[in-house]
Parts: sequence; structure tokens; C-alpha cells
Amino acid sequence: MKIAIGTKNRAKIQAVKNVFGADADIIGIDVPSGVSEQPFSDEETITGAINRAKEAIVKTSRPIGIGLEGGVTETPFGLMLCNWGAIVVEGEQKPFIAGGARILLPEVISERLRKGEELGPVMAEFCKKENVRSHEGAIGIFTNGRINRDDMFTHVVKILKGQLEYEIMQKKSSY
Ligand SMILES: O=P(O)(O)OP(=O)(O)OP(=O)(O)OC[C@H]1O[C@@H](n2cnc3c(O)ncnc32)[C@H](O)[C@@H]1O
Ligand SMILES: [Mg+2]
Repeated sequence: MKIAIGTKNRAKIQAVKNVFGADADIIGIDVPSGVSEQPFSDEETITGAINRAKEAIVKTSRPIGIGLEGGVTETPFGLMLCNWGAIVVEGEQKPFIAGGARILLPEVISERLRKGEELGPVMAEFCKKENVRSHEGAIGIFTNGRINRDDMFTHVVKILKGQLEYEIMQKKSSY
């Protein structure tokens, strides 16, 4: 199975390897998400994930594309971290999508994002550590390392793979 992921981010690539690693040849390629650098709603984040998956197929000519996108979304409780994934199979219209675990961000972080800053650099400064986004991520920092960014995306990719398998089984049983 030849898979292309629309990113070079280590945590995202690791998540796909954790789920598809045994039976797939996986490459990561930088593609435009077609949405803001910092998506600010579920809808925008999902669109980014789908765009990345489609673009990964176009750029590599591989039959399966995966897009993983991080964003935030405003709720009555405060600003929440949200993460979405999409898997696209070449020639099929409808992507499968799956959402990741969500937590509220601390107000000090949320205020800066509402003013237009991006979570990646804000987290790096907050933690005095470079590239948090490619390692534990905000989710890892604020859950004391119990769920890191690759764990969270691994769960998302499992849900994507499971839906794809389910569809394949349904198609087989309808012959
Ligand atoms: O190279 P790409 O695939 O773009 O990976 P990225 O780390 O930039 O991730 P996203 O574009 O999906 O995320 C949108 C923004 O939110 C940041 N971000 C999202 N989740 C994060 C997390 O858990 N920790 C730190 N930054 C995060 C990220 O750095 C971007 O600024
Ligand atoms: Mg990005």
C-alpha cells in the first residue's frame, strides 16, 4: 500500500507509521493546506485536512492520501485545541474524516491566538523549547505528557483506517 501524507511534521508522520507502518510504504510531502496557517474552527481545520490529503495524492501520484491538521475552535468554555484527519482514495469522491481529542487551552495562550498569533510559535515561547509542535505538542504539554501529539494523531489515523476497512468490507459483501 503506497501512502502519501501531506506534511513533513515528525509527530504526524509517526502517527501514520504507527497505524499503517507494517503494511505500507509511507512518504511525507509538504503541501498547501489551502486554509489559514492557524485554522480557527472545526470546519476550517477539516477543510485543511481534506485539502492536504488530496494534494498529497496529486503531488506524488500515490493512490492513498492522508491529511492531518491542527486548529483551534471557540466554544462557550473557551478556546479549544482541535485536530482533524482525512484519508482520500484516488478516484473516490468522498474522503473519510476523523477528529482527535480536545482540551481547553489556557487563557494566556488563547488570548494571543485571538490576536492572530499561531499556536506553534506561541507554544515554543511558552515552553522555552523549540519545535514543540513536532514533538509532544500543546496536548502533550497540557496533559503532563500522558497524550502527546503523535499519540493523539495515532488515534485519529486508527479511526481513518478503520472506516476505510469498513467500507472495503461493505463493498466486498455486496458482490
Ligand atoms: O508542518 P505542518 O503539517 O503544517 O504541521 P504544523 O505543526 O504546522 O501543524 P498544523 O499546521 O496542523 O497546525 C496549525 C497550527 O497550530 C499549531 N499547532 C497545532 N497543534 C499544535 C500542538 O499540539 N502543539 C503546538 N502547536 C500546535 C501548529 O504549529 C500551527 O501553528
Ligand atoms: Mg502548519
